[in-house]
Amino acid sequence: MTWQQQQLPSDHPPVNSGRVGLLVVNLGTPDSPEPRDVKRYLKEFLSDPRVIEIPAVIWQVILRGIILNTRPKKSAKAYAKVWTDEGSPLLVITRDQARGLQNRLGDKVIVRHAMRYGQPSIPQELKALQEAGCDRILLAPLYPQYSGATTATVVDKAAEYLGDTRWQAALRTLPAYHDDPAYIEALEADITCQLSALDFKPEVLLLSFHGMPLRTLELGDPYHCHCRKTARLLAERLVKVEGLEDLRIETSFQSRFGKAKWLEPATDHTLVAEAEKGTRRIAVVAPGFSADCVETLEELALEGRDEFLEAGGKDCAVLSCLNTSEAGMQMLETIMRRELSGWI
Ligand SMILES: C=CC1=C(C)c2cc3[nH]c(cc4nc(cc5[nH]c(cc1n2)c(C)c5CCC(=O)O)C(CCC(=O)O)=C4C)c(C)c3C=C
Ligand SMILES: [Fe+2]
Ligand SMILES: [Fe+2]
Repeated sequence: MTWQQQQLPSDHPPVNSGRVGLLVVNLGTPDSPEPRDVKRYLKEFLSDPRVIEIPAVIWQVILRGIILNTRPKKSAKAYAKVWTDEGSPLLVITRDQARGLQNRLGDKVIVRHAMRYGQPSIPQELKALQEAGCDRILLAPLYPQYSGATTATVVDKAAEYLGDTRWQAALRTLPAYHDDPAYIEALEADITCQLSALDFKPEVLLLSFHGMPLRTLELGDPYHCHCRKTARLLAERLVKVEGLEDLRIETSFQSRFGKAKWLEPATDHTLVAEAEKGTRRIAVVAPGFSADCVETLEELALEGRDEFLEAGGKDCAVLSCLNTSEAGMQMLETIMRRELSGWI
């Protein structure tokens, strides 16, 4: 047989097809709100050394011996309260963001979505893009603020897939967009619109970001600085909006996990402290989450709201994340087009 007669193997990517792929990625979620699925998800997530920075020989004993015997039941209850007919809110919204981007970007790009932990996985979706003929792929972790525990783990997982791939696609990664004018403008527009639809006028707007262990800041992770910059840029714009001049804007960090010291102030403590010092009407928004999820829909909108009201507050509204809102999708289209420039 001459070399011209050699057949390509059936799993060989299409040759020179020159298509461009976009993979949008978010954190991940269990397959169902059942404790066994939540346990499997938490085991994968919390075994990532980027997420829990304790030597594995020590952490795995704590994780398997304590955390995975207690947390899944508690978390499953929280997931059950927010689960939808279509599945986990985080997965459904991320899927819809990918579909929206596909419509906006047209057939020059193939858009898919993946979850860093759970399904659909990053390797499976990168493979699907290559099989569809993409030899250039933009990997887009949908985290406006960079952190080692989120953005970097997405790139790690993609690199794992590339390590197993003979003919790699060229890969670009979406940088953090915490101070991107398109992101700040989208937040301003969406928050202003949601505030104007409320049946009360909040005295305080609380910007609640996901927390991180304080030690990550000391080790040089830019996450805290990114959150603070987003908060400053957003607040500077919101106070210039007609009708919002008197709004007091505060920042806090939610979803504390484990015994170590986390970034402060904590959202739950802040909600109680605000009510106790006389704030009666508050609105809360989570600008660091690109999609609503258990942390916003349960921890903020159910638990956090109750805590504020029980401490003496009168009205509390938890606003939606950008999700698939017009402002949010316009922003995603703008930043993706910019990162795809030269490719499409
Ligand atoms: C937005 C950025 C996020 C950062 C930063 C982050 C850090 C971080 N998270 C945990 C532990 C948990 N997070 C959980 C859920 C969760 N976290 C994020 C985002 C960030 N996490 C999202 C979008 C979600 C929601 C997932 C969903 O299915 O809806 C959970 C699971 C829920 C629970 O049991 O409370 C845990 C646990 C750590 C330890 C950490 C930084 C080190
Ligand atoms: Fe988290
Ligand atoms: Fe939580």
